[in-house]
Amino acid sequence: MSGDDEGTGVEHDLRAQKEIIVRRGTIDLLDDEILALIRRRREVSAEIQAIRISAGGSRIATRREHVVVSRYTAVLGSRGAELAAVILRISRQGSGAAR
Ligand SMILES: O=C(O)C(=O)C[C@]1(C(=O)O)C=C[C@@H](O)C=C1
Repeated sequence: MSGDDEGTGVEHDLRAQKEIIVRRGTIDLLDDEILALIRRRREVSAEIQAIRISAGGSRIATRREHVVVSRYTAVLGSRGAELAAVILRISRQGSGAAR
């Protein structure tokens, strides 16, 4: 490229591809963090469930689940509710499942 030439379509395409690749690297790092957080959450959740079960309670705490879903919904709307439902399902599986 020279002067104020903005480049050919191919050059734009290459630049766009490079920018996408860099950002995909960032997304991969973010997904690594999200997955590590979900695993950690599942472990802590399993601890709570074990404590409750040994104290004679049940695995599920429905009112608490509503609080969790509400928090996700407040930030992300109805998709947040769906995400919370999936995360709760994963958390109920216990830390031994789906490693
Ligand atoms: O907070 C609790 O009491 C939990 O057991 C944790 C948790 C959760 O993963 O958020 C899991 C199961 C319950 O039904 C409610 C919430």
